[in-house]
Amino acid sequence: MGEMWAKPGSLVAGAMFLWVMFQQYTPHQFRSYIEKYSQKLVSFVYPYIQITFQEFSENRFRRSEAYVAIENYLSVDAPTRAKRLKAGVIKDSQSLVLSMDDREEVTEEFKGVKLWWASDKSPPKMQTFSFSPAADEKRYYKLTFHKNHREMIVGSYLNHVMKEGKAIEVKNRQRKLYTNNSRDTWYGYKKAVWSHVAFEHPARFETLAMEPKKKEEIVNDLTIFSRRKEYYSKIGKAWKRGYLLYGPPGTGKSTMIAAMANLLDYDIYDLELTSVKDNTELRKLLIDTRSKSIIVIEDIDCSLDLTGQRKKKEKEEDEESKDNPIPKKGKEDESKVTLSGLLNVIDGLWSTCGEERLIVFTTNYVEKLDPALIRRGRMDKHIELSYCCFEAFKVLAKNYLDLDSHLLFASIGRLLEETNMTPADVAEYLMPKTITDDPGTCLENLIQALGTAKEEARVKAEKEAKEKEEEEERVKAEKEAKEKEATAGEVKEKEMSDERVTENGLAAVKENGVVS
Ligand SMILES: Nc1ncnc2c1ncn2[C@@H]1O[C@H](COP(=O)(O)OP(=O)(O)OP(=O)(O)O)[C@@H](O)[C@H]1O
Ligand SMILES: [Mg+2]
Repeated sequence: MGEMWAKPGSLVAGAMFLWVMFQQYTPHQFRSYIEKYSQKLVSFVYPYIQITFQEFSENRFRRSEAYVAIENYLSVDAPTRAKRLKAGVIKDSQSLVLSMDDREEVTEEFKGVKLWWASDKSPPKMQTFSFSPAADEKRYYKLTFHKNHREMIVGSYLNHVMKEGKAIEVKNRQRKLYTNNSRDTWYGYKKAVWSHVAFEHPARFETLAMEPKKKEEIVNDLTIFSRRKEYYSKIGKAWKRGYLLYGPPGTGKSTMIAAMANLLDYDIYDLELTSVKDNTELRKLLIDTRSKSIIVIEDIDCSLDLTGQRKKKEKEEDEESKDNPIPKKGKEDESKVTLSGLLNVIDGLWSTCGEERLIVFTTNYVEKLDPALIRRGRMDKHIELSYCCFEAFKVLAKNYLDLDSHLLFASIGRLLEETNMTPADVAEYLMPKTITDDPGTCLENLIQALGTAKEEARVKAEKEAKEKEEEEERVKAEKEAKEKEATAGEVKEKEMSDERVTENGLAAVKENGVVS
């Protein structure tokens, strides 16, 4: 047995020795010449072709679509053919999906042609000891097939893999809610620009409380948008649409975004703009979003200095820092995303790297926003979400109490017209608080709350009117006092000037010795 192994062992050792000598002592030009021809010889003798699909493309930001499609495609048959499998969770966090583990191989037959898929990873460039995989480790799939079938594989087979892979992805898709990571996690082993959780919000347009006509219009707008791929390409416009949702807190802006995602089956990217350092980061984040998604920036007026005061502030601070060379704490962490950077992201070239996308901004103060940000074409549709009207109340009554009508509806309708109560507050009163609460009790609670709100609003309005009156009186009194002061000043001035004239006259008389 020992002898049996001794021979190949010494052969390998000999070959290794020769290879090292060849590399050490052969001149560079000669060596590359030999390598080139030896490769040609190998490809002549070895009749197989290999194609590699890397997980990350050159810029390392985006997972290659081809890699993802192949991963999905292979996940169908891999469980029955590969020996080592990786498990992941999909759809509603309930079902398991198994895919090929690293360094596994499966065989496949397509139209009678045999081919091999292998998953592998390239070793790190730097050999360091670490418990976590190295940052520069690259995963890839390798496809091997006979060179006689090159055209068929490169053409129809790979198209088939991409198409099937994408279809499986859509079928298995667990919708996600993404949020942007801080820059520290953008590189390294667990590099990720966004992190996500499963998106499972129950909001639907049917349960959203607002005027039915307005709601229908929005639903139609969204549905038409999602079916207009060809139309957008025909008119030469990127397939995206901007929505501005504005209104007081608790009127359903965030709820509507969830309903939009559920209606269209989209992912949500909740972009926290204050943690984005600059415009470059913003672009990178955008590149890494996928199609069929909603990019949301909540409270846009708070996320960004939109009034153009940023420059002024920076100027002031620069001048301040000249006097005081110690940098202010936290200044480095400040977001430097500018209005123009954001506008570029919305409608510039960057927004076209991806399709079927909604961009949604929300704000409580629409009047604070820069008109450039919300002009049509950027924010195509402006939707106001307002205080609860009677129509909206009826939706909430149906949702919360399963009521279509009730004797108390009429008085609630009247009170809602006279008060400003948000749907969030109305919903809170409609929710039964104890097991014994029946719909009637809940409606009475709401009427009471509306009554209180109406009284409070009356008292507030009276107080404000009184304050306004007092302020006006104060201003009037101040004005009068000023005018009085001015008149008194004028009189005094006149007296003084008269005195001067008299004195001058007397002096002249004295000098000339004339007495009249
Ligand atoms: N129009 C609505 N229809 C149904 N429910 C609503 C509506 N508006 C508010 N609600 C209820 O009130 C809660 C708060 O609403 P939501 O978070 O959507 O308000 P918002 O407008 O986003 O407020 P903010 O401006 O403070 O972010 C929701 O959980 C929802 O249950
Ligand atoms: Mg909100």
